[in-house]
Amino acid sequence: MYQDDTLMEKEFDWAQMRRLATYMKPYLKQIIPIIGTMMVIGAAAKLSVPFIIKHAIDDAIGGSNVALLYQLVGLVIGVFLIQWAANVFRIKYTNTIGQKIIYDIRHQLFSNIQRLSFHFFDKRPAGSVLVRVTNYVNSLQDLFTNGVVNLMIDIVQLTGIVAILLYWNFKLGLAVVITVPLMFIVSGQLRKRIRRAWQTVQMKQSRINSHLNEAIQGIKVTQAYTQEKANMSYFDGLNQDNKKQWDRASALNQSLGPIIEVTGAIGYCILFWYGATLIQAGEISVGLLVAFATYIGYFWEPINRMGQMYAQLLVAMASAERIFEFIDEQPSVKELPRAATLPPIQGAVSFESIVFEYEKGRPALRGISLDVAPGQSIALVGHTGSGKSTIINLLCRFYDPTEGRVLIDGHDIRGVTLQSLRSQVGIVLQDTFIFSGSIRDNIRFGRLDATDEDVERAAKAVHAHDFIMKLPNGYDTEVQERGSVLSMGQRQLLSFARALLADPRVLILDEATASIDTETELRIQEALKTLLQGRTSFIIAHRLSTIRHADNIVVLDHGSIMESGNHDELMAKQGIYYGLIQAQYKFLTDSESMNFA
Ligand SMILES: Nc1ncnc2c1ncn2[C@@H]1O[C@H](COP(=O)(O)OP(=O)(O)OP(=O)(O)O)[C@@H](O)[C@H]1O
Repeated sequence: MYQDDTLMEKEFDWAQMRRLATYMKPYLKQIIPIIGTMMVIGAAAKLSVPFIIKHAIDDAIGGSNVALLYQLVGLVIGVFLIQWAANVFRIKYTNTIGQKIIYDIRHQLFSNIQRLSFHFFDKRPAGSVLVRVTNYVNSLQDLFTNGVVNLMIDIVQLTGIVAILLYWNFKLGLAVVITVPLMFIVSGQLRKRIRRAWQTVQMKQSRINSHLNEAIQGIKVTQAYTQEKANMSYFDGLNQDNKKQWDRASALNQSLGPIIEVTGAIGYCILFWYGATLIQAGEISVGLLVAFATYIGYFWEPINRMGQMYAQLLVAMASAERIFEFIDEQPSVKELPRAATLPPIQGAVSFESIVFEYEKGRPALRGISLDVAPGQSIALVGHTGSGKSTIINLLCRFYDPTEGRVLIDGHDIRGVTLQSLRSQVGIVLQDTFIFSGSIRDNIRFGRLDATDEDVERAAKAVHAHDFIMKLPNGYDTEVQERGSVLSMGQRQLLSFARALLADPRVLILDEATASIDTETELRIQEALKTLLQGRTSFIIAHRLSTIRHADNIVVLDHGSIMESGNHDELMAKQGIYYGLIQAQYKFLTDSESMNFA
């Protein structure tokens, strides 16, 4: 169950709205005055029509003045043209401003998400993060493009109408206007239900999106385990749920219409009954009564829209709250305010009594101390969950240790900028991430200012050049996200080239576990030799060949170092390492004898 699933039952929150309004600030001077002017012109034009009608009935028709009537008809056409032009410009500028604001929000949101630490992503499924960047931001789009401006137009228009009605004839105006609060009282309960129903619809849609994201990312596992049917029925459930909610919300929404119409009709009844009395008493003219009726016609549309707008505002507010939560989220790994730049390093690394907990009370590392000289290669071995990746995570400062310090060339890595640290510590992950783009771009990811020659030199050094040249467009071959058209071994070689290009003094390598053919294995071993030369390296080692050549092998168990030394020393000791190696040999010889049987 995702965090986003909690129902957004919130009261109106001014603080949130004020914060949303600040996004309009940069545009206050340039665009908003134009929109404001257009809005006032449009509203004034619209509200002047009943005036003209009154004049036409009382003076032109009543006084049989045909020339005046023609003039007034011309005037009405002119006023409508003005109103149309004002609306066209207003909509144009409103859309521009709306898009700019949405751009700003997305920009801010993504730039903050990018700098958040691993802790944040550990707790949230990618789908739920995605939904915030797409759905929630989109739901603000309507508010900023039409919502706010429509609301202002409606307020201006309503205030204008009420003022005119009361000014023309206070008693008749009051009798008609009184129906508005009446309508709100009658429909209050229903409005609340409508609001909740739309909020539920939004929640169901987020759930579909989150699930879709997960389902597409895990499609290979689904197909491998032939779980398509089960997956489909789960998705169908979500889809059905969404449809049902939508139908319910829409039905509720429609039931509001008749209430408004009935109230409108009551308003007309009052107007014509009381108006006729006033005409008979000679207090008002027929033209005024018709003008009144026209104004009432204008009345209900903005009121209805404002009701819907309130619901839209609440949804926008709930979305904004979630967006702001991510915008305000601080990375758990923070740079000190006056963090120094880590000078070019030699590559000496020390772990000093490191204790680390991902979750409070469950230590993943329990007092690790390790000194590594520049240029040494360290193999980290141990059972699954023993803490190998955790050591690496701390060295890159993806997390900060709960206790103890990590030093590089004597500098506590908490005191230096993340950029200066990470640019000197390279990491090659087991599941190499290939971005969509060309092979060349993917290698260049290691150092963006590298020339094409640099890229090719790196690829040649790690023996990736040959297979790249065999691809349809060589270095310009486009690969899709995650590089699914490349084999495991090819992806590894690409990531070696990428790391070599970055040329870090300290290199971390999470060796791929996948078994690859002997030729690729040999090529990878050759590539590794080139890559590791002269660098301090930490290798989460799975291959015997890699482990054997390491200067120091660190054997971990349950977050503690159990043994360390080179291959010969540890074999002579006949301890845990000896047991691991024996087990691996036994596994390899067993599988070989099975292969050749
Ligand atoms: N993001 C996380 N949140 C909470 N606990 C975690 C997280 N990552 C790892 N752990 C826990 O920390 C411990 C050490 O995990 P770690 O990933 O360092 O093991 P490992 O030796 O690298 O294992 P493997 O060889 O399977 O990759 C494990 O008990 C694991 O359950």
